[in-house]
Amino acid sequence: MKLLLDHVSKKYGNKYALKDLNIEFSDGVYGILGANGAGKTTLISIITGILQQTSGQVKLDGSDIKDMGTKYLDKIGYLPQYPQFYPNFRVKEFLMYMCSIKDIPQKKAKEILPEIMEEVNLCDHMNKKIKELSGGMRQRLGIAQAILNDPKILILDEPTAGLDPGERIRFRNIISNIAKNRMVLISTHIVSDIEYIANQVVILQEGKLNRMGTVEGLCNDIQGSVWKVNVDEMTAEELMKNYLTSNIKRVDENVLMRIISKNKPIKNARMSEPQLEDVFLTVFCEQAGI
Ligand SMILES: Nc1ncnc2c1ncn2[C@@H]1O[C@H](COP(=O)(O)OP(=O)(O)OP(=O)(O)O)[C@@H](O)[C@H]1O
Repeated sequence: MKLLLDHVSKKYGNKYALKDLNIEFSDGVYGILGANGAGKTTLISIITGILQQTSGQVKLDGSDIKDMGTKYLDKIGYLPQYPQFYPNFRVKEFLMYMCSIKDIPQKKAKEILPEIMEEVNLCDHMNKKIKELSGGMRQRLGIAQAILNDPKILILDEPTAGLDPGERIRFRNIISNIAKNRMVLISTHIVSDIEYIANQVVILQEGKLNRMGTVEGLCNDIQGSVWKVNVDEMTAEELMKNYLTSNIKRVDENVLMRIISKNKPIKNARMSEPQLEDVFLTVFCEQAGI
């Protein structure tokens, strides 16, 4: 299955939210990474058909999704950035209700629910009211409703917002499990959410495609630009003024810094293996002309 963005642009008034995007998605997990306002939600809204692009086409296996109607919608599952639930519904009632909205017959719904509950680790909470669920459980319920129709394309918009570290890890494991034979698009500005599960990372910057590739490939591209230094407080302050610093840790009198720079920032700096977060910061670096 191939989902193609063919010269897709979206304008709000005179301002481009997306500009001439050309991206091809196939099966696997894609992390769509971008700072606030980079265009992630706009892109996802266009892919889900909620929003119409100003120009360009979105094609699934060669057909414009506009012409596919419900045939296209039947293939997608979607968890919006701010999912709305009925707080007084019980988990099971809510999912049965969502099945009926998605035209899944009751008999089939009763068959698939236990399996889906197991996939998202909510078996013990089937009879809880939604208002009694934690934030993480709610997000897992959101994933459950998105996969009821066994979608071939699963789209998750900032799915880990507000989750604690334990829930984030649980979420990542669930996504890895349900990603088999599917295309999964996850938008986020939290690098660690996708670093270990994304087969491909798409970095958006001010509505444009900045970079796309595997985590390994993207990191390789900035090989030689990430430095570790161990300095005193005064030198650290000086370095911070002149270089993009991705991490700082104070140990006793020393300051351990991780610096992104094409040039060696200081004599005793040691080159370090780039991580995805460094790539993401490099994008800002380039934007700011550092
Ligand atoms: N309805 C709208 N009307 C006008 N401008 C909009 C509208 N929706 C989004 N924008 C603008 O389009 C750009 C992209 O917004 P979008 O919400 O897609 O970004 P995002 O990457 O999802 O951001 P965030 O991480 O903050 O959710 C921003 O400059 C935003 O201000």
